[in-house]
Amino acid sequence: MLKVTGLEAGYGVSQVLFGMGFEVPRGSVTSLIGRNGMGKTTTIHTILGMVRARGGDIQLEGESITALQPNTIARRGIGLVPEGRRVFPSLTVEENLVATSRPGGADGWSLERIYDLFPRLKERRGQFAATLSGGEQQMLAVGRALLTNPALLILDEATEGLAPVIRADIWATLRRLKELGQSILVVDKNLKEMAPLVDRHHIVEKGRVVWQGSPQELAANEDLAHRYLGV
Ligand SMILES: Nc1ncnc2c1ncn2[C@@H]1O[C@H](COP(=O)(O)OP(=O)(O)OP(=O)(O)O)[C@@H](O)[C@H]1O
Repeated sequence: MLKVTGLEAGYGVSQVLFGMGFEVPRGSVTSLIGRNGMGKTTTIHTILGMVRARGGDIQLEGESITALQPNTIARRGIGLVPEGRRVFPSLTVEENLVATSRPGGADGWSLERIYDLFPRLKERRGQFAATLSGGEQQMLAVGRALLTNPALLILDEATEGLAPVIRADIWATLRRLKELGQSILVVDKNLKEMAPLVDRHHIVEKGRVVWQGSPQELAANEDLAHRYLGV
């Protein structure tokens, strides 16, 4: 589905990614984990074309997307749930959902299916997004990304700053999406909550992957978590 190889990128003179590489197999949930500032968000922004790759390659479904513009990459089928729930505050819930929507196939996401997944959004469909709680805004951000009918859904710190019960809701939603066959790349810090969902973790350190393995392998290796994750 997604294959990132030897990615180099940065900002001005400061290089952040040094040979970043990993794969997201179709229908799987893949994670990037690691301490702050190691390059996870930069990786996502480079995949989306918002940061230019200076070297390496990004392939989506076997085709290179490395040199494409962000809007073209989004149309090719990558949906992002960004850090900090950036919904449009002065649009209603429904306006937020349809603003960037793209039709899917016969079994694609429609407004009605999003409302089935998140009944709370249906109840609040006419309400301005600014008046939603943090958790509801996050659900809106997930719904909006799904309505672009992405082949790959990327979540960057989607549960950050949310109450535990809301976080549990988000993880439950992601489990449902996985059951439906959605390919997912997730950046998050909650290893315990990720364990039942993630197929393969990737530890990012100084702009590259230094370890990859299953949640069970990670849990069995305390030294690894201590060294690279500071837990
Ligand atoms: N727009 C930018 N301009 C300059 N430097 C940046 C920019 N964005 C990020 N950086 C720097 O790039 C490095 C990697 O940041 P990045 O956000 O990719 O890390 P991260 O692993 O996602 O961590 P976090 O969880 O803190 O977001 C950091 O040193 C950061 O200061």
